Amino acid sequence: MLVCRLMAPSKENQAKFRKACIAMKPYGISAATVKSGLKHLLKVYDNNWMYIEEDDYKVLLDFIIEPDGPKRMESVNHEFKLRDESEDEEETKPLKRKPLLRGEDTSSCMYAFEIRDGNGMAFAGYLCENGENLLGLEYNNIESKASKNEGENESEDVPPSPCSSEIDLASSSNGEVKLTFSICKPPPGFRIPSLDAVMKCVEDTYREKIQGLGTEFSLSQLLKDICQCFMEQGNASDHVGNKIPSFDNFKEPEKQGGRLRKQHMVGIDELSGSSSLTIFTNEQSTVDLCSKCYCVDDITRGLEKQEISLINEVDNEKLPTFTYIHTNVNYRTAHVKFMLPRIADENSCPDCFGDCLSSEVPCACAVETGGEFAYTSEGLVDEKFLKNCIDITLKPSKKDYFYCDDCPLERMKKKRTNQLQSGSCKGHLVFMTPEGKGWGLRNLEDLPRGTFVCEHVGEIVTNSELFERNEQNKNEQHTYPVLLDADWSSEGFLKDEEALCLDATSFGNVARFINHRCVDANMVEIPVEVESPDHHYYHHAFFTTREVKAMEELTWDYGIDFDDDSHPVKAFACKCGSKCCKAVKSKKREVGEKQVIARLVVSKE
Ligand SMILES: C[S@@+](CC[C@H](N)C(=O)[O-])C[C@H]1O[C@@H](n2cnc3c(N)ncnc32)[C@H](O)[C@@H]1O
Repeated sequence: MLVCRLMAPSKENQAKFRKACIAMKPYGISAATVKSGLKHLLKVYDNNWMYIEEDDYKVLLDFIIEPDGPKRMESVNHEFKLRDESEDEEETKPLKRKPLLRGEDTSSCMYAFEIRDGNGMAFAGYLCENGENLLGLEYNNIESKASKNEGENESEDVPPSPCSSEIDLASSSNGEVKLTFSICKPPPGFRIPSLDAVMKCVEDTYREKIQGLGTEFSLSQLLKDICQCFMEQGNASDHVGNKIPSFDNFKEPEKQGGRLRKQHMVGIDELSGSSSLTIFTNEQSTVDLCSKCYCVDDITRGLEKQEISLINEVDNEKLPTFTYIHTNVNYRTAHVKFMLPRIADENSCPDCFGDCLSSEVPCACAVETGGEFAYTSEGLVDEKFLKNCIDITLKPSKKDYFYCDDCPLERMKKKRTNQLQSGSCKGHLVFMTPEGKGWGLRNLEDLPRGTFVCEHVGEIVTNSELFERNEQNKNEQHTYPVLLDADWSSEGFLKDEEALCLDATSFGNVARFINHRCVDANMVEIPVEVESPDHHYYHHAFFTTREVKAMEELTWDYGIDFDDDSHPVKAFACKCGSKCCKAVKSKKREVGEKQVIARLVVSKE
């Protein structure tokens, strides 16, 4: 869109011009036409507005609607010759055109212009080619409110102006998709701020509010990514299943028989560092495509680069009420940050850069693992390491491996995240399991053994806080918190106020939908140390234990002892369907302290 800035007329003339436009608006006369007519008449009357303003601008109206008015105005229209074409047509067509109404399509507008006075923008408009192929200048007085206050009686019949000024915020890489900002009713004295200042203000606000939102967070990049993803998703020929609603479903809910409901924002006071996040309820963004199928287009509501759809073809259950978050948040007293300064002290390698695999000197992580790396140059978990992790899940008494932020597993995770972001990975689908396990998660493409799938994100709570929660929500279904404090037993006795757990019941990411499978699950959780080298806090990351086919349900072994009746979270009746199902075999098994909260609580007693 070409933006032309015109020379600023005097304030007095601007006000008179505005009044004339308002007077002509009920006749459907555009600002451009008014301007052209005024130019001619001001010449004729030697800049004396009095004759023009008399009798409600009768002279002006007569001049404009006279049969040869347009032709005469052509001669004074030189300042608005922004287009070459259509001028012949302009001469022959009547000037009475329907004024542009709010919400009317302005996509055919050829040019936008702004006229500014010394104090900022006074009015703005579009030079349009509407459906009738007429060239016109639509008047949008952004100071109309102020004018009214000054006692200018705008006619009741005057149609509302469309939003006056549009500012481009971001666009996809080739400019096909744009995010624009419309300024519709600025209060008197409003000045358009610089976009950079606005972006910085939002970034600072959110960095303060959302813990873990590092300095690399860029709102401008986020907006660009939204455009890019919109573009890519719109072009994707292989949308998941034909039941996932298309953009049209959301655009025209009435026609599609669907219903699109308002989202609401809820403050989260209890979460340290967060003040307002979107809460999903059953009332949100749901579209019933048919009575048997319930779908949500994107449960992340844009928080992840990749949309994650949800579909229920089984029963009437709707998306559970929870807040989608993409990075862990700390609840009340669960301190994680205090460990950060210790990263460089211990057996971690925060200074890692480049390719650790080809480095002659092994990094600290490699030293800890005996010079071995946990990943391959293809970005998969090393076979031996993976086997070790699977063994640890089945025999939890074995030692765990930990890796720091910049090292193998974390880097692999980043690689996978990048793939997801670039659209080269298809992501996930939440679906209702037919076996009665509640919601489950499917992968949408084939994954080789050892691939990072996703992180398990939730609220970091202390064991005491979790205990309180469990007491209060005894009937809560479909939850399963995990213990993050991997090394708690090594210190003899770790207080409940210090032991950290991850609870994704109310705040979580897509991993909260992953169901349990005894022994032969297709994923294994691997602790990825990021913030704390003392092993009391790590990130819970999921990796495939074998090749996983597209649309297979993703599962991991929660490490439950189905015979442990003292567990504060009552074990569910397992429907994993595995031949090795522990619940079915009802065999006493040694349960890994590292994952079962109950044992921590029980051991305390
Ligand atoms: C982390 S959630 C998994 C997502 C859950 N299905 C949902 O609908 O939100 C864990 C809960 O899912 C259910 N679940 C997971 N695996 C199961 C299984 N193998 N058999 C029966 N229920 C299962 C249990 O209710 C459990 O408490």
